[in-house]
Amino acid sequence: MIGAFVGIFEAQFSQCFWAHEEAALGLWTDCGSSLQVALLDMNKTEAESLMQTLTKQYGQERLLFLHCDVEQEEQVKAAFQKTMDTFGGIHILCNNAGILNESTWEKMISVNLVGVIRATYLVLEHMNKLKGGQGGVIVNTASLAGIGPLVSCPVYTASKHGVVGFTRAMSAASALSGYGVRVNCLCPGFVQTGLFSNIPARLGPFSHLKDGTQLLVEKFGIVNMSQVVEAFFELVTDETKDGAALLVFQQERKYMPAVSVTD
Ligand SMILES: NC(=O)C1=CN([C@@H]2O[C@H](COP(=O)(O)OP(=O)(O)OC[C@H]3O[C@@H](n4cnc5c(N)ncnc54)[C@H](O)[C@@H]3O)[C@@H](O)[C@H]2O)C=CC1
Ligand SMILES: CC/C=C\C[C@H](O)/C=C/C=C\C=C\C=C\C(=O)[C@@H](O)C/C=C\CCC(=O)O
Repeated sequence: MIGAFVGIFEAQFSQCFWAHEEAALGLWTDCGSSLQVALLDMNKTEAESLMQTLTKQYGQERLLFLHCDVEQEEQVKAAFQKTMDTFGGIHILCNNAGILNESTWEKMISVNLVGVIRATYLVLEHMNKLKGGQGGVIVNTASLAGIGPLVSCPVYTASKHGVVGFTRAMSAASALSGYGVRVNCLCPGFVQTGLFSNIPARLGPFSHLKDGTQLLVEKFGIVNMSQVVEAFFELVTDETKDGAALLVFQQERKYMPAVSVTD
């Protein structure tokens, strides 16, 4: 899991990650008897305290913490290799690292979109059945802003639309090529995390549109982290889901079909 130390997916561990262990392990024949998780993130400060909590709870042998910046190809490559060497395989990748800052928009594209593409291509070297892998599933964290416009955040919107488009095309490319790797994406609404705090300061040239964003927050409400976690596991364990974009609202979750231009 990339981008795992704070925010939406930190909750996976304290709330319900291992509740889904059996279903996840049942998907592949070469898995051992327990779920093992590598957490990749660039945030060293948060790593230490999370590491202590999780290793106490689940045991050191099931967890690996690796410093990794998705903007750095060599770091991502090394982190996947270390995961392979430690656990013997990679079956699930969650591309969750993301930032929101309209002032540093090139960096936002680099982390939110290029980072997802980079990690996907690198992990396929290990998962791809044509290269000796066991197949697997990739879940990219996009956003509702990957489906509709978040007007105060045009570049964030572009990065997340990019993630949805990449997911759908990559899923089809993988299936047609026989890689044995499913690719899906999660599109949550607003979630109370660090990324969601202090929003006006992150809107850069569009801070004057903050009231519109606030209206959207009121319209959609806040999604609980555990709802995102449940949606993530649906995409992992439901083998019929490939190329899916799963919208997570406060009251429900639903799939958003891709628009076809050939009908
Ligand atoms: N909070 C929200 O309302 C929503 C967030 N999202 C998406 O969910 C994902 C997670 O966001 P949150 O948990 O809210 O944010 P967060 O800021 O709480 O957590 C983001 C995590 O990504 C890591 N990260 C950031 N840049 C990185 C890099 N270059 N390399 C490696 N790790 C990096 C951070 O260290 C942190 O652990 C993001 O992709 C975000 O766009 C999607 C919909 C709603
Ligand atoms: C402020 C950003 C915080 C978190 C980012 C996160 O990824 C959450 C995004 C959630 C919402 C996305 C909204 C999508 C909106 C639409 O689909 C629009 O079509 C809604 C229609 C009108 C919006 C008019 C307006 O923005 O004023």
